[in-house]
Amino acid sequence: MEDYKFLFKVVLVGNAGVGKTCLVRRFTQGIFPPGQGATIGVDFMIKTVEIDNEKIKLQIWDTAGQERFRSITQSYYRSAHALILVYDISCQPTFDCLPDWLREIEEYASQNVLRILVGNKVDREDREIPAQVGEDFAQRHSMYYLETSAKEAHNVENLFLQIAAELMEQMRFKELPRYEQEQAHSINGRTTAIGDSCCSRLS
Ligand SMILES: Nc1nc2c(ncn2[C@@H]2O[C@H](COP(=O)(O)OP(=O)(O)OP(=O)(O)O)[C@@H](O)[C@H]2O)c(=O)[nH]1
Repeated sequence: MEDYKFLFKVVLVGNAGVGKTCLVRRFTQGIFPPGQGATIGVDFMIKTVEIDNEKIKLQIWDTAGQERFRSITQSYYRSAHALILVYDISCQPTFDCLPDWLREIEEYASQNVLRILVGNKVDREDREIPAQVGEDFAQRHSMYYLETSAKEAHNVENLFLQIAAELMEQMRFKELPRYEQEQAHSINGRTTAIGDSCCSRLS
């Protein structure tokens, strides 16, 4: 029997071609896949990670960015514990679409879903969106922010491990008796920040 303490569902969304599949493959298989087609509908992969000696199973859903799959992919938002919204730092239109993605998330995801904005392809020389612009956007919309490169394995492991750690902390917090929760609120600012949809940078 598989033993793990928590199972979390993480869903990746964002325009076609921003690198969602490559991020998932990099994390779950340690590879940067050579030329592969666009995702059709949704795909999913599993990886178990260990944090503070606890096994956490991540079920990672990779959705198709293409518009024609939108009704299928939307149905996966609801059960997500975390949503990773990806854009390509070298492609302005993928950044300009973020408000549309946020509207989708508002409409279909659970209200307290953990939301992370990811600017992918930082290895590219032809950056169009400065890191500060991405970070400001994330801050305005109460999201975490991280820049990655699936190609060069930059920050990819970090992204998923931080999500797992954050979700685990949320679960632990929920398990505490009420009076301890109140104490935690006053002692640990970070705990408060999660529930109150404050913004912060994953580092
Ligand atoms: N330079 C660079 N290219 C990347 C990176 N990540 C992905 N790519 C390239 O971007 C293209 C699209 O990658 P995918 O992972 O298929 O993109 P996707 O977001 O899953 O696309 P859909 O499945 O259509 O939604 C491929 O040619 C990848 O090789 C990266 O970090 N750096």
